Amino acid sequence: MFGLIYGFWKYLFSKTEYFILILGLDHAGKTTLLEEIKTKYTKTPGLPHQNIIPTVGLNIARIVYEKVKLVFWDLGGQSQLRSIWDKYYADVHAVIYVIDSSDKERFDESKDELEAIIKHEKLQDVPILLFFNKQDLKEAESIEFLSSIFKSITSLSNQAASSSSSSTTSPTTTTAPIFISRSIQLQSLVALKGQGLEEGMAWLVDNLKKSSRIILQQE
Ligand SMILES: Nc1nc2c(ncn2[C@@H]2O[C@H](COP(=O)(O)OP(=O)(O)OP(=O)(O)O)[C@@H](O)[C@H]2O)c(=O)[nH]1
Ligand SMILES: [Mg+2]
Repeated sequence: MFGLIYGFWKYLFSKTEYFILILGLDHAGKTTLLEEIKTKYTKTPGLPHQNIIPTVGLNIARIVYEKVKLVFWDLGGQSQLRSIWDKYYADVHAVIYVIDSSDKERFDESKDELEAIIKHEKLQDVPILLFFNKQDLKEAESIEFLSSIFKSITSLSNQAASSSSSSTTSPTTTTAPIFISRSIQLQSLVALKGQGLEEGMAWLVDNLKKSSRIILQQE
């Protein structure tokens, strides 16, 4: 009980810190993105790209962006590691989902994972930033094409938003979908060079400030 009250007091009176989970299939470029974030927004450069290996545990980056404290958590995307993703869902304010724009054979797999994220009850109010990465590759699909491919998933939020509006009046009896209206942004990215990163960050922070999600940290 004391922990809860202390957590709430800390939330109210300390400078807010936002937690952002970076997800996506293996080889999408999540860790490359994380290291680029460190290079671009901290005084300590991230790892050289050639030294980055597939993630098994958790990589963390802390930055201050326009006076807002951000903590990024980068998890492994290999299929056997995805079962731990949801352990973090209750503790994050936003999700960055990274897609390899050149990996055509796995667009469906990536869409399935994104759909599970969008529908997850613990993530129903968090902004989601979709980074279509590796736009420097000649095999990469265009943003227009990728937007149409992923539209069936990203439009889920809007569909659910209309049916969930009735649930606000009788929340205990609703059979409406568990996912509700949220902000989703589609952004092209070249994580290797940081191209598109600034645009994504600006959108993310703007939406984090608008977000009403409160996460109480017990100590
Ligand atoms: N051409 C190109 N390659 C990239 C880009 N971003 C990442 N890569 C490459 O993609 C490969 C995978 O990158 P990682 O950052 O390790 O991918 P990951 O999503 O963290 O993978 P897991 O940790 O296994 O989940 C590496 O060879 C990167 O150099 C990019 O913008 N362009
Ligand atoms: Mg990784």
